[in-house]
Amino acid sequence: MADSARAQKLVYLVTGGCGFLGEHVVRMLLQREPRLCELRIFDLHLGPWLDELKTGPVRVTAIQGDVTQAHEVAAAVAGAHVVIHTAGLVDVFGKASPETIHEVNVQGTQNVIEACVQTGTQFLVYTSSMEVVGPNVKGHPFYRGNEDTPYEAVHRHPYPCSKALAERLVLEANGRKVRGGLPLVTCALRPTGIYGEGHQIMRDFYHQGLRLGGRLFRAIPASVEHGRVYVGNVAWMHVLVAREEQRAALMGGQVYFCYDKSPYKSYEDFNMEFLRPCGLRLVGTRPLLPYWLLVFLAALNALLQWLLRPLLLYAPLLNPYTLAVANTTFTVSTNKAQRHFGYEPLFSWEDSRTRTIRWVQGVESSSQ
Ligand SMILES: NC(=O)C1=CN([C@@H]2O[C@H](COP(=O)(O)OP(=O)(O)OC[C@H]3O[C@@H](n4cnc5c(N)ncnc54)[C@H](O)[C@@H]3O)[C@@H](O)[C@H]2O)C=CC1
Ligand SMILES: CC(C)[C@@H](O)CC[C@@H](C)[C@H]1CC[C@H]2[C@@H]3[C@H](O)CC4=CC(=O)CC[C@]4(C)[C@H]3CC[C@]12C
Repeated sequence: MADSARAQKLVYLVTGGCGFLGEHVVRMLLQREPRLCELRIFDLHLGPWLDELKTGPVRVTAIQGDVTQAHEVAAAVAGAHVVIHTAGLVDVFGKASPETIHEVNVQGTQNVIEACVQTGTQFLVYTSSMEVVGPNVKGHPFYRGNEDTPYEAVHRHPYPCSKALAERLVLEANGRKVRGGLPLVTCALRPTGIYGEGHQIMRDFYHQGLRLGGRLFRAIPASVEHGRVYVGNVAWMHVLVAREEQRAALMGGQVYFCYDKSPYKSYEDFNMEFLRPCGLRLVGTRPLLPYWLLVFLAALNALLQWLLRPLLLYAPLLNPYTLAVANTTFTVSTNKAQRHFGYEPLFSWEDSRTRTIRWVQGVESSSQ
């Protein structure tokens, strides 16, 4: 970033800034980015909590907009020094059509890239996903892999396909000349399963357990490890990488897994780190149902979703895709973000766990 920009106060834009991750990125920028003079928050759905942010020294501009609308994106990007693009349809439950997922995640990302080029924004950070890599359609495990681990990243589901295509667009855009002649610097961050305050799926598990008399029933073997990372550490990595993107030669066009000290556990056992202190228990030391029966139930859920779609949206947690993903080991072990831009987790595992437990405990009182 030119010296003049570093001396100046900077304008950041966060797309999807009212989402689960986006809100944490917004709050982290306000707390830990001293060069910020304006923070633009672009989202299809603006949250009421934004109003509380407008009393500080940084100018906070809430922009209600749609990333699929190129002109809305260009207007929001114009004048920004850094764009952090988290907006997306995170749907593996069949709520949105494949076309809509593609339109938001791929075309929306293309619109962000073109807006950077047309308006002269030089730094773009894209929130990608572990799903760009795997688990793949063959169910191959990815055991404590890193950004360079060979893996057959073949997908059929609309969500991972859209994230992989969007990531490729972002990385290929690195080095394009933006308005004013400077090169666009892009990079992509790949979180594993994010958890923490505001995680809707964790809330769903909690409510499911309350409905079942304080019990959840094991469906996945404890031996299947699934990578998880605390939302505050993911947000911190976004802030850091944006701060250091002027190291274009090293970081431009790079991908980084998001990681911290969260333990390697099965998806369900990991969730119980937070749900057990909230009074739930996981029944069974091994899956209570045989895998073939889970496959049948998942397929039945998919059939019911299709049959009921004209009447209502039926989107349970268990479907053929979520079952396959949950049943496939996918964990990362890397320090590339530390080597390239000095990332160290801001929140310890203990702190991440405590914060998440407190949030889950608040979920019950807030829903009463
Ligand atoms: N939740 C997770 O475990 C992981 C999420 N990610 C990625 O992180 C990013 C954020 O994910 P979450 O915070 O979990 O999702 P989220 O659904 O909570 O947040 C996404 C935000 O994008 C906004 N949005 C959706 N469509 C839009 C559109 N057309 N125009 C403008 N805004 C739009 C939504 O209103 C929402 O505020 C996504 O790109 C996702 O692919 C990556 C890895 C794991
Ligand atoms: C019903 C049981 C089989 C239960 O264990 C299903 C859990 C299932 C809902 C989750 C298991 C793995 C999760 C995904 C994983 O964390 C990777 C992801 C990355 C993203 O970019 C978005 C979210 C997700 C697809 C995540 C979604 C929920 C799971 C499939």
